[in-house]
Amino acid sequence: MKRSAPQRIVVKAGTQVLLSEDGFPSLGRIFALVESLASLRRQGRDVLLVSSGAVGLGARRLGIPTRPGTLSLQQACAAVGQGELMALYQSAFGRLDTVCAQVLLTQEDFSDPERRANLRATLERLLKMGVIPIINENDTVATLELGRIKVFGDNDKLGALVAAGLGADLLLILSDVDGLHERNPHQDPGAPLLREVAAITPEILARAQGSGSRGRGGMATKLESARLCMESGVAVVIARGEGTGTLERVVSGEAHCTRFLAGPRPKGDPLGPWLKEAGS
Ligand SMILES: Nc1ncnc2c1ncn2[C@@H]1O[C@H](COP(=O)(O)OP(=O)(O)O)[C@@H](O)[C@H]1O
Ligand SMILES: N[C@@H](CCC(=O)OP(=O)(O)O)C(=O)O
Repeated sequence: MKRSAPQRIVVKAGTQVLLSEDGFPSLGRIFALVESLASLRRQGRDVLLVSSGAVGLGARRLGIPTRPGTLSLQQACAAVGQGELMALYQSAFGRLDTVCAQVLLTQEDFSDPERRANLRATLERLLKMGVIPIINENDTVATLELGRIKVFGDNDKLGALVAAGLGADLLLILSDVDGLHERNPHQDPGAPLLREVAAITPEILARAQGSGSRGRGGMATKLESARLCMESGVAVVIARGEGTGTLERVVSGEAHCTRFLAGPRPKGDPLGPWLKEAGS
């Protein structure tokens, strides 16, 4: 089936994509991602990036070898790493004459109607001016986000909320796997890739088996986010964030990835069912 190319795209890049095994930023992957985002923007598409990596980058900068355990240490790492992350993006986008903007969000920015309306207006204004918003959780001040929370607690969910709230055509989740496999490919390298998912059933959910060494949400939160998006009429793709041209291949429908089909757009508030589910 021929799909129409998405016009408004939210791309979520996980820690596993942005950082190398040794905890240093993966400049090759970050710069390739930036080039693709800038190119999609030049084609006239609305592009937003939800970027993880702040805690991991900060931990490396502070000489903490593994993922920090305590909340205050994670928050301190995020404070250090977020600046480093934005410096990288700004320097890369700047070389391509593309303007990017930092947007740090908390749960209340979605659950409070006034703040949500304000956030939406600001993002729309940035997109209208051709700016690429770079979104992350405001980890340093928002204690709930670093534990497990109601509305969002990881960037997969944050990406889904942004995509649904802005009526995006596509949420593209970049990770260190080609998509959803029948079993975790790090444990079973021969596990086949599922190319298309029409509904998030209990059988599909059961395929999520853990996360990578530095990622937080793992496959389970990606599937949960996919479900919420599909119910809001937003298509989702999970694809490998390594290598060049992935975004372009996803947009043209040629990527080796998993596609989650969008359901019909609901009437009324697209985030209504989520906020209700979360008890907000
Ligand atoms: N069925 C599955 N198919 C693919 N990956 C899976 C599956 N089950 C669990 N995973 C794990 O999900 C990880 C990706 O999630 P995560 O570690 O949170 O990465 P990111 O930092 O990109 O968000 C993979 O590295 C893999 O270990
Ligand atoms: N906000 C955190 C990332 C949280 C998160 O969801 O991480 P990941 O599972 O790697 O996408 C950070 O910037 O380190």
